[in-house]
Amino acid sequence: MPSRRLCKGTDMRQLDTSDADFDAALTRLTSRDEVDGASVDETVAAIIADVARRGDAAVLEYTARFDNLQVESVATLEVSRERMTEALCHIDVAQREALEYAAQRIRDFHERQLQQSWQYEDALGNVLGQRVTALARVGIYVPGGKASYPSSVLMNALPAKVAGVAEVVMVVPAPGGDVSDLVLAAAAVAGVDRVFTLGGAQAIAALALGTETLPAVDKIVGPGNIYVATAKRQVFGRVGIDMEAGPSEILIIADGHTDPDWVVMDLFSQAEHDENAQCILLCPDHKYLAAVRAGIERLLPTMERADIIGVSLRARGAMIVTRDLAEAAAISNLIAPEHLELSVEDPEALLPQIEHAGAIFMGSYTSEALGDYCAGPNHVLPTAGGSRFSSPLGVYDFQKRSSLIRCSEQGVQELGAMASVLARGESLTAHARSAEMRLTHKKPAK
Ligand SMILES: NC(=O)c1ccc[n+]([C@@H]2O[C@H](COP(=O)([O-])OP(=O)(O)OC[C@H]3O[C@@H](n4cnc5c(N)ncnc54)[C@H](O)[C@@H]3O)[C@@H](O)[C@H]2O)c1
Ligand SMILES: N[C@H](CO)Cc1c[nH]c[nH+]1
Ligand SMILES: [Zn+2]
Repeated sequence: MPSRRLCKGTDMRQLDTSDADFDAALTRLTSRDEVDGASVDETVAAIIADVARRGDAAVLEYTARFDNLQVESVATLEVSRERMTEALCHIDVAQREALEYAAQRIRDFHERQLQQSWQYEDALGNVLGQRVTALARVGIYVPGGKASYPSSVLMNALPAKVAGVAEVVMVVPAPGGDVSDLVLAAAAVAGVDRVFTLGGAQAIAALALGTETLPAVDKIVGPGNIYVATAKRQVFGRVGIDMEAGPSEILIIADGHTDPDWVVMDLFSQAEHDENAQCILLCPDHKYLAAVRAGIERLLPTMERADIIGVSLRARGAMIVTRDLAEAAAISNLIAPEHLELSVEDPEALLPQIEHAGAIFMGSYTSEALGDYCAGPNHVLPTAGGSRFSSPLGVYDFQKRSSLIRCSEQGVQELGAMASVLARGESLTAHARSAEMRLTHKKPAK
């Protein structure tokens, strides 16, 4: 467990790709053994098994233990529609306008992702196609342990609504019973159907399995800490999940032309989420890295969450001296970060060398924080190297596809004959005869 001593700029490790042991050092840096060791797996498995066995009673017990919230029934943790609408009146006008502004931009972006059903007729007169439908009921997880995330309400719920999901059930922890008006107001803006103030693995288990009070959902999406991410992984199969969206990560490739303080604050912006967040800066220019280090030293004491930032930078952060920008891109591809900032003068020139990243922020004006709130693309992104095979949360996560096949009487003659040959090759006689029975010139049954 990393100590909580305040980080000094000098504490953040520095690696150099020309060091003999660089590969081993990079492996150690990106290893997640300390973050999600066997003990987290076991803790989460026990919580899920307990919720399966005791339903609401187990949910109440874990909510009291982890969120310091003692109530008599899970029903009392449900937030009414009226309370959500009231929250809209309690927040500042500026906050309401910003929520609506962000919601509109997120909607505009995600509407472009909507997939439509399609079909075509082949030369034989058979109709083939794909029918796209929305998921019926989804659970969205909105984190709430160390910070509250109205922005995550919008990022989770709006794509679901754009897809046409009938029922969106949101869970959000309310430590000590506090749930922010901004979070509830965001739920109202996004049209969330039901909200329960529940968090952690117990909330994921309740959504996946259903309890006396919570309805079981078809898919669970959304970010969360290591307990939440592990729980989602463990319930996958019983329900769908989006991806692993765990502790935040930022990797910045800098060419040395961005104001170093801007880069410092971009690193801090993800470190302040979680002691387990990972922030890495790659740059070919030693002097620039020294300026960033001095900026960390100077600016860290001014930060409200200096404690969390310090632990994260010291335990999991790094500055890496590379030979050039091409080598920086290659290392970034090995790490496959959640957020990648190309803080360089010509980001378009570097882009073709980037293979994996949840979201790419192009040029020094584009701070990652803009993407967190209101640029439009989703901020729920794959972490822990998942951008090698996963994508940002999107409308496509809330849609599913069914294939359509309609054979005509004429069209079945060719398909049936071919299917018969293939089925007999597999020695699956019922398949073969099912196809042959529909042929005009039937083969003799065998
Ligand atoms: N990848 C993304 O898209 C994305 C987006 C936003 C936030 N995040 C990440 O989400 C996370 C939010 O974390 P958070 O902690 O603030 O909120 P959270 O809601 O994810 O976690 C709080 C819950 O964790 C559980 N918990 C805490 N300690 C526990 C323990 N010892 N044993 C069992 N359960 C325990 C509790 O049930 C609590 O309700 C951060 O890591 C942040 O970086 C990621
Ligand atoms: N950076 C987070 C995703 O890793 C999302 C977020 C929400 N609010 C602020 N940031
Ligand atoms: Zn963030």
